[in-house]
Amino acid sequence: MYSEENMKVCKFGGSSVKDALQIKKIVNIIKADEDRKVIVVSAPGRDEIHDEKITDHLLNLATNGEHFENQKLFISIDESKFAIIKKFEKLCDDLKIDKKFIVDYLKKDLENCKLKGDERKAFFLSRGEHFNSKVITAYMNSVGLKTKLMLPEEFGFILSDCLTNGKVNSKTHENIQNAFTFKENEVYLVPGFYGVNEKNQIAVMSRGGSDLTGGELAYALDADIYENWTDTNGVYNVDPRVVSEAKVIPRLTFKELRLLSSKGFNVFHFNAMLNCKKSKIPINIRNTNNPVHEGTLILSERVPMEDLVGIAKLDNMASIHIQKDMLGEEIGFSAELLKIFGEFGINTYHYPTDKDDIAILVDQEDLKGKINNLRRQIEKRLKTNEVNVNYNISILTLVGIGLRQNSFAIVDAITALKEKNIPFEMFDMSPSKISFHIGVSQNVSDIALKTLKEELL
Ligand SMILES: Nc1ncnc2c1ncn2[C@@H]1O[C@H](COP(=O)(O)OP(=O)(O)O)[C@@H](O)[C@H]1O
Ligand SMILES: N[C@@H](CC(=O)OP(=O)(O)O)C(=O)O
Repeated sequence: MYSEENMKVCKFGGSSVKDALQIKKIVNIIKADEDRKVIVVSAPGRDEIHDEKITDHLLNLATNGEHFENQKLFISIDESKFAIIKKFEKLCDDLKIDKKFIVDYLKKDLENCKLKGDERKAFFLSRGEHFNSKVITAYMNSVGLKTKLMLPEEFGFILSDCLTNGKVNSKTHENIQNAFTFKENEVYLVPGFYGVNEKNQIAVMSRGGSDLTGGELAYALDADIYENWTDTNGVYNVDPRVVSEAKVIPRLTFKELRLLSSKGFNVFHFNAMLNCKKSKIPINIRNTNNPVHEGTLILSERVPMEDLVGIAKLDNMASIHIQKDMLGEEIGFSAELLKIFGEFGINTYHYPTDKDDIAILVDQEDLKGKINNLRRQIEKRLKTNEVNVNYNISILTLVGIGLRQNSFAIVDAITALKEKNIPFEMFDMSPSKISFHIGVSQNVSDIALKTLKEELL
């Protein structure tokens, strides 16, 4: 018998809800365990016909084609609109649910929207989750699974700061507790990724934000576990798209997953574990296409059997190298430098420093259209001798709580690269001592990753 004590929050990502076949699989998963009471769904992901996610087509529409143009993908706004409408029509047809009610509203939202700027962007971005949740709720009820749709704008999933990169407001937790009462024996279905601000305008979180919705629900409702269903058997020790011999990691700590996902393991949003970590709610990453696999379990602690558990790779990084005699002796130099990056809205990753030099690692996408002004500001305000930018760097991040006891894996990593004659651009150990970073040129990053995996994992 279901008891609220054992309640599970399940998030199904875009790959798990991309078409009717996948939606039927998730319904079987939900039916297989009556504790799966709160279900979060994403917008349809990439499928066999479309290489782009529905969310990207929506963003393309909202930005008048700029989104794909920037990626040198020539998909017009008409093509995006056609792809979105066709996707939802086909979902309804294949699942045998009333299409009129969903597709008419979708068309109305896309065609009659009078919003401008970020308001328009956030509204369009949210439509994939909004309409997919309606489709899935209708289908679940049609197959006898009593399901209640819980829309963020109705129960109050409040986001603050910015309409296109909202942060969860603490009022959200109280609103969730008030709305999700579990009085009726029904499953709650929630669209991920979006919410509303205090003025009731639609806002979205950062990309991949449905993971965040699941994390917030699990935390507010004190779930027994947060199951995150995707299209791989769990978290692999290296990106399985780069290294085919990658293996699933059975157990990880919250901290290990956070370090790995912020440095390239994009299987789980790096902020989605924060509240679960606080309340010690385990997260289980599992495969919708292979539900018998136990997946990866994320916990507060684990017994470290090995020094390293995973190696992440982050491409398209740039290093901004700044030289000035005695900068290391100038009080406030680094603070002012980081402030300048902040003013340009550029996130900074690592900053190896020395007496007369400092390098700042950034995502090179963030420098687009800004680098000349940024350089001018640094030179003017900090009176630097030289500012040089080195593009196309990859950061390899090696993570494992066992490194605290045995940091010699670092030596093995460097030796392995030396034996393959792979030079490195940067090296840095994190203060927590459970990760270190090696920067290499992007053209050797795949081979560097394979080498490190073979020698160390
Ligand atoms: N270390 C890793 N382990 C598992 N998957 C990874 C890893 N690194 C990158 N990925 C990629 O993450 C994908 C799952 O994330 P995503 O596409 O966002 O899923 P979803 O559609 O479920 O939200 C996998 O298909 C895989 O290609
Ligand atoms: N659909 C949103 C939110 C999300 O979490 O998607 P996914 O589960 O496919 O990563 C995005 O593409 O960013």
